[in-house]
Amino acid sequence: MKKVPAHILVIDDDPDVLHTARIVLKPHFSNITVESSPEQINYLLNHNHYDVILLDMNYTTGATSGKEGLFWLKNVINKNPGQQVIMMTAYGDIKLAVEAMKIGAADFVVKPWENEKLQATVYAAYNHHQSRQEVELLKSKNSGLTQLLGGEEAEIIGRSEAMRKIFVTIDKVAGTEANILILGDNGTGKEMVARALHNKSPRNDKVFIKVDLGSISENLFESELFGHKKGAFTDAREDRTGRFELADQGTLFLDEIGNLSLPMQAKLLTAIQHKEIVRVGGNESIPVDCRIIAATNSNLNQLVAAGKFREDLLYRINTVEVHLPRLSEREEDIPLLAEHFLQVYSQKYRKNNLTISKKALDFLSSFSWPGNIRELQHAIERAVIMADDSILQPTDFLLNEKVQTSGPPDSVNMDEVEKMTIEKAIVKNKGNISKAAKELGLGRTTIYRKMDKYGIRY
Ligand SMILES: Nc1ncnc2c1ncn2[C@@H]1O[C@H](COP(=O)(O)OP(=O)(O)OP(=O)(O)O)[C@@H](O)[C@H]1O
Repeated sequence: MKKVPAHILVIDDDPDVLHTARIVLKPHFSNITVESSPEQINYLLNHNHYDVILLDMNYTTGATSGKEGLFWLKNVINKNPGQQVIMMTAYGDIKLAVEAMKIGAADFVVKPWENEKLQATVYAAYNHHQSRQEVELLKSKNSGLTQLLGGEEAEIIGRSEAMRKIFVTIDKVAGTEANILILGDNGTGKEMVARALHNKSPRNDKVFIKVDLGSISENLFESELFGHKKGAFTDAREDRTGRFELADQGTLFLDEIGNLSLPMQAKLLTAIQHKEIVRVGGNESIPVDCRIIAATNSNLNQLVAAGKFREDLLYRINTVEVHLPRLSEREEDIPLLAEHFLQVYSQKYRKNNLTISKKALDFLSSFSWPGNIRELQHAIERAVIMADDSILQPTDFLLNEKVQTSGPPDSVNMDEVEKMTIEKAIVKNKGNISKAAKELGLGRTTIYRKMDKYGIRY
């Protein structure tokens, strides 16, 4: 019979017990160490790993209280929590056994033991130890994967009234199981908020799975979300787990939910309603427990009114709604975000000591940022890469196509920059002031006021 690759330590003051234990265990376990003095325990534990320890209850001649055994047991468990220890006593005292188990002993054998019973007890303790180690390994792999999938937690920057309200909402709802709908234009930070909700929820040690519903084709939708069985369709060469199953116990982030066709909406609704899915080509229902966070830049109420979005699905996903304002509506966050991205990119591109001039910050704050924070982020990244000087000026941010066509003048002031930006937008929109205003994120009155100020005539 093949020996189990385990190291067993037997501690007893009786040499006969040690001798017999060695003979009984040797045929089954690869490595047996015997020791007559419990005082050696710490030394032995410091220098070796033992899968199982057999520990006698009494050491002083005539002692029967088991106190010494319990003392050494505590010592072992304190030193190596999770260590498998089997207590041995000649007296079969149940009370002592219970006490030892409470302290953390794995099991108990009564001397004189039956050989098979001793082997079986050691074997069971060894197996238990192995499975615990496997569980720990899987746990650590899982948490590593979770971190990888969740990405590093980035700080949401903002001090505007609008952002403060959003921080309060995140804190209020993150810990609940409520489904959340995040609304906002492109680049306003919807995914960031979704991740923050997950990271602050009790599910934060489980996965955050994102599905970009805007980019999934109709025929791959079901397989992507619910998985498939091997052979379910031509390309299904093996079983595949869908996003719902992957997100089980965690959070499923359904991005661009406004882009789903009605048939896909129906399938999604069924899965959310019943909290179970059926893999394509399968016939068994698989329960899934995931918290749903959805996001869109569409106006879902309008889509519902137009018959393009199911009202019942909207009610399933919008228990709480979070509205992210455009960047132009939270102007006071712009300098903060600009400084934040400057830090990030100066580090990334190893350009230390870069600063943004007051004029440039004012310019950035007055810009409309149709692409919102993502656009600002890219503008700063670009400026950092291109910077020749250590102080970034408004001209460093003029690499934008709207104003780049004729190239920026060598030296400009803020008003010139704004004038040029408006002119370019009007030219680009073939003189349509409303369209130019919209592109710049300005109201019609504001654009006319600015045109008047700069003497722009059309
Ligand atoms: N408040 C913020 N603080 C710091 N960075 C932010 C903030 N909001 C957004 N960002 C950054 O801006 C970029 C766009 O954010 P995000 O992807 O969350 O936006 P989104 O609304 O989901 O965009 P889309 O609708 O295009 O998918 C990301 O790089 C994100 O890290």
